[in-house]
Parts: sequence; C-alpha cells; structure tokens
Amino acid sequence: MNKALTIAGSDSGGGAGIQADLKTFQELEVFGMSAITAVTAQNTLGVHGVYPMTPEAIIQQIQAIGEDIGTDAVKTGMLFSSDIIEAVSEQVRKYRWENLVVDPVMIAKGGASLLQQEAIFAMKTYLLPLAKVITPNIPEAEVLTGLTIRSAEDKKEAALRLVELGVQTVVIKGGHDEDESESTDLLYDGREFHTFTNKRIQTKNTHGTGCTFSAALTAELAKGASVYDAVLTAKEFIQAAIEDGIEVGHGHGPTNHGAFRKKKELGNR
Ligand SMILES: Nc1ncnc2c1ncn2[C@@H]1O[C@H](COP(=O)(O)OP(=O)(O)O)[C@@H](O)[C@H]1O
Ligand SMILES: Cc1ncc(COP(=O)(O)O)c(N)n1
Repeated sequence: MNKALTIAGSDSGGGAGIQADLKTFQELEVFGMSAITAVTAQNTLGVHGVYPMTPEAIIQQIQAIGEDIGTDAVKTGMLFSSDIIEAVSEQVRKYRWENLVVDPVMIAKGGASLLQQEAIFAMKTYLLPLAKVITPNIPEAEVLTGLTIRSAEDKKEAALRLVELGVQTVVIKGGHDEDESESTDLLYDGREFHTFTNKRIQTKNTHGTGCTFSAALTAELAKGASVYDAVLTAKEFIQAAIEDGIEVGHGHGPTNHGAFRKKKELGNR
C-alpha cells in the first residue's frame, strides 16, 4: 500500500487540516500518517484557539516516520511560524522527500490567521523551493507574489512568478474567483498552462476544500500518478465532496470526503 504523510494542523471540527487529509488519504486507498504542527479549537463557526506545537515535537513526529515507515508523498498544511517552517523544511530535505505538496495555508475561511505574517519569508525561502507542487488559493497567491489577482491573465502572471521562486508546478485554485458559474484551477509547470474547470456549486459548506483538494493530489502522487493526472483526480474528488457537503454545525459545514468513492461505486454498477 502506498503511503502519504501530512504535516499540518488539527481541526477539532473534523472538516479541514489533519482530519480532512487523513480521511482523503483513506478514501483514495493510501496509508495516511500525520505530524501535527498545531492544535486548533475549531468548528463550523470559526477558529476559537490556536496552540502550536514546539519545533522539537514536530521534528520528532517526522523522524518517527522517516526512520521507520517512510512515505511516498508528503503534504504540508498549516505551519503557523517561521521556526516550524524551518524545522519542517530541514526534515523534508534530510529524507529527500521529493513528492512534496505545499498548501500554503494562511487564513481560515472565518478570517483567523493560521500563519504568522513574519513566516511568509521562511515559506518562500526554505519550503517552496523543495516543493513539487504548491496549491495556493487566490489570496495566498497574492501574498506570495505581491500581485492583485482579478483576471485569468493575472492568475497566469502569478503562476509565472511562483515558478521563479523555485517551485516545479503551481496550481492556483479558483474557489475565491469572482466567477459565479465556474471554479477554475490553473496549473503551470514552467512550460505549459492547463486549466481545470468545474461548475461552481452554490453552498456555504466549503470548510476544508483547500485541504481536501491538496490531500487528494498528494494521495495520487503517492500512488505514482503524474502531477497532471493527480490534479485531475483531486478536482473530481473535491467536486464530489462539495456537491455532497455535510449539514453539521451552525456555520460553514465540511465537505463529504466519502462522496467521490460513492459516486464511483454507483458509476461502476
Ligand atoms: N463552490 C465551489 N464549487 C466548486 N468548486 C469549488 C468551490 N469552492 C472551491 N472549489 C474548488 O475547491 C478547491 C479548493 O479551492 P479554494 O476554495 O480556492 O481553496 P481554499 O480552501 O484553500 O481557499 C479548488 O479545486 C476549487 O476550484
Ligand atoms: C487546521 C486547519 N488547517 C487548515 C485550514 C484551512 O482550511 P481550508 O481548506 O478551508 O482553507 C483550517 N481551517 N484549519
């Protein structure tokens, strides 16, 4: 069985972070492992508390996996501080983990900060150059490039700049796009642009969409898929998960991580 490791924050509400990643790995038949960078007290209404782990505790979790089990792919999510980013980058380099997906998580949907402002330098300097794929949403791509992104052309310009930072492939996600009918993700690998477009689903239940998308992409890379094919599957996975979103809590509910498998099983009958 192929293996994937997520290095990210815990979401007590179960829709985003480590919980979303592990559910997604399981659904895509990859053995999931985790190194927790921070514990958040979170539900569908927002983030109520953030408790970062020490860099030592994070390093030890990663080493426990690196020294014994190993992994076929790694993703990072919420990393919170420069110290954590530096520690994680050093471990990824040490184990030569090349299938690295960096989801540069910065702000939760409700507005809470999941990355300190000063950590953006460390993210760009130490972590992004190690990444095979980075998956910023539009506001994150704006912070990383200093550009304002409104049009499809702006997205392309931002992708070009992000590849200049040393990343192999950039996927700028379109969830925050102004387009009301579609959600388009843009892939750029330093040579070609590809777009992945699906119908925009009108729903408030989008908690954890970014985490789930990047976890699906990581699981597919762990199984040996090309980046293009992994993005294609991740896009299908998130579309099904949003379509079948779960009504729990009083705010932004989670997506349904089981929907993609259910849809495939129905299609195969
Ligand atoms: N309402 C929606 N309908 C269809 N796809 C969506 C919707 N919202 C987000 N997506 C898709 O979900 C994935 C995550 O995107 P996004 O919401 O931008 O990430 P984040 O959670 O990091 O802000 C992308 O593939 C995006 O196109
Ligand atoms: C612990 C943690 N990590 C990440 C997110 C971002 O979630 P989203 O996928 O909705 O951007 C979150 N809300 N909580």
